Amino acid sequence: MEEKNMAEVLEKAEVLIEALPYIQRFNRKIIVVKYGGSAMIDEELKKHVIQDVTLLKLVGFKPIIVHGGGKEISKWVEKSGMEPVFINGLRKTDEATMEIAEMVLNRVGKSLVTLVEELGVKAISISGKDGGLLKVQKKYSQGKDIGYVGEITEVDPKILYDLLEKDFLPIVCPIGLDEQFDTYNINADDAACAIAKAVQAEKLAFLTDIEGVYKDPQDKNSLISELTVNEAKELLASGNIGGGMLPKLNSCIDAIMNGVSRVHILDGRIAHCLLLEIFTNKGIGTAILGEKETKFYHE
Ligand SMILES: Nc1ncnc2c1ncn2[C@@H]1O[C@H](COP(=O)(O)OP(=O)(O)O)[C@@H](O)[C@H]1O
Ligand SMILES: CC(=O)N[C@@H](CCC(=O)OP(=O)(O)O)C(=O)O
Repeated sequence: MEEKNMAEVLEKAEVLIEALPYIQRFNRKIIVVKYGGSAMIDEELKKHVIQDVTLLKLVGFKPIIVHGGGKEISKWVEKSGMEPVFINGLRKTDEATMEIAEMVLNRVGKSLVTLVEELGVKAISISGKDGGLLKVQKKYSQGKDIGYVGEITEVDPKILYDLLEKDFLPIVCPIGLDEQFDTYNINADDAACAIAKAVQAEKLAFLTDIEGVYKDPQDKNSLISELTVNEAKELLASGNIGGGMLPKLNSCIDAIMNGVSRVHILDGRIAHCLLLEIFTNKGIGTAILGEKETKFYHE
């Protein structure tokens, strides 16, 4: 073998060896991946994300995908001649919008199933209605009625355990039922967080459309690679966290404080960001750690 080819082969072997302790650590463990934002719009990136999650499944992890599709819902709301309205990051959801959201989210779920099946792994897409997975109550935004937006009150993870036991890759969309069995739209970050807590996931990874959390959103050099829960709370109080990052960071704190071991915000625009985060010593994006967790666990 040529010297250059040999070096390339050795480099590949080293990558696999580097992955070994992570494969051991996460073997048979549940990893919840929240997939949304612009990494969902780009078809190439979508394939990379699905390849990553499928690989996790094939090496013995138990991934669960919780997906959004906010941009796709807005597209179809506009096509129907309506204007998408968001209040504090949540979509104002009247009856017609709820109907569109449910159709779009179910369609997104099936498109993800198709991509996973193409890679030879069995996947099933469900909504929070299935098996009584997500029970909700009507959510108000600072006292305002925002329609059929649900706040999760109860998670029954039995359906997820059953699917995992039969070796399916569960793909969940953020829709739930209230006590009157009316259909509600749920923020996908909230759904991922609630599910990760209910199954006591080893890891919850949010794939989004930014590098991670910035100390100062105007300064791209201020990316924070690790944050303890207390530091995250201080950051939220500093007023430097806005937009969709507000509920996301709150979800991260909630997950860590309720038994999820590791929470990560990752840049879904980077191809294979999940594999890079899980299988390499480098670590990318922002990790939110429990107070007891040693800092710099990547080193
Ligand atoms: N301090 C901050 N660090 C990072 N992102 C921030 C910050 N403050 C506000 N943001 C915004 O939060 C957005 C991520 O949330 P969101 O758009 O809801 O993601 P997704 O659609 O993936 O759920 C970023 O694109 C960014 O504009
Ligand atoms: C109540 C609420 O806002 N629901 C969201 C559900 C989808 C979502 O959260 O999608 P992303 O993760 O891609 O943003 C919505 O209708 O847009």
